[in-house]
Amino acid sequence: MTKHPDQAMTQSDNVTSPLIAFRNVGKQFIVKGEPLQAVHGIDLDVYEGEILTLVGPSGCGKSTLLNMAAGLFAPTEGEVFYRGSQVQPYNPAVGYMTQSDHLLPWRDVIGNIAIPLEIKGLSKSEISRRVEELMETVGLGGFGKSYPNQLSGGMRKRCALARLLAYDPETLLMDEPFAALDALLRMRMQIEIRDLCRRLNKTVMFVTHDLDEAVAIGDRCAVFTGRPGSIERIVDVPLAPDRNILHLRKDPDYRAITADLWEVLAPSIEQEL
Ligand SMILES: Nc1ncnc2c1ncn2[C@@H]1O[C@H](COP(=O)(O)OP(=O)(O)OP(=O)(O)O)[C@@H](O)[C@H]1O
Repeated sequence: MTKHPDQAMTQSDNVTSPLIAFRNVGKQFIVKGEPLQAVHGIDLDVYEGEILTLVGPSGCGKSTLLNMAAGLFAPTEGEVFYRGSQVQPYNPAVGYMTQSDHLLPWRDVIGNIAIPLEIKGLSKSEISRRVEELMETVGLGGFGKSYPNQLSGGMRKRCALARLLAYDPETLLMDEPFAALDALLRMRMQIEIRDLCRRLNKTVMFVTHDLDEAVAIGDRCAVFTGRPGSIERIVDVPLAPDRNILHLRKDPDYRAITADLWEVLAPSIEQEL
């Protein structure tokens, strides 16, 4: 398997193989007795430590790919590998984050973040130490006793993220996690997620409808065609790893990449009109 050029320069040889590999993957669902081909012919490598964004029209199968990486269901054609082994139900190396945060309303922030640690059976003192650490990591220090209905949208996201990190998954599957946030908060969360994933060396597959978001946070971006979904193009995002997302709109490289990607996406969107 080939070496991703960016990582060839920055990381050691143990990343020469992709962490997640989709090989000629297709998925057909049966809906009301009729076959529905969600995706077909997907060949995609995801490398350790990168943020790969997936963008494309509604219903083109972006979430379906995440579900197959998680082992929630198997492909009907081709294979999905994780660290060289076929993905089994379920893949314990990944954590999932969706638009909805699924916080338990009757538990405060500490109680919500503690759930995976309780399931793991850690001692009370260890749970308390880890929860404190995680709250600091996501910027929720001091809000441990707050309940979900007392938190802002961004704080709820941070709490859900801390709970996800408590599982310590090496890969984060993020399905439009910031779609419901207003533009400014969304940008803050983009900055934080990029920073966090780089610090913790997480690998991320990040689904979004928002091309600007896909370029702002991605190291690479896979653009899908309409259903049945296939990958039209995978582009490198050659912006600085420590890019300042707040100032990207003035960056000519950023503008050129997003303009280019719009051209790739436009035919699928025109088909939908
Ligand atoms: N479990 C399922 N059972 C039946 N059909 C499904 C299932 N999951 C997805 N589909 C269908 O597969 C197609 C692709 O769905 P998917 O959710 O992967 O697309 P998407 O690109 O993530 O869409 P969106 O951007 O709107 O969230 C859709 O037509 C959807 O209805």
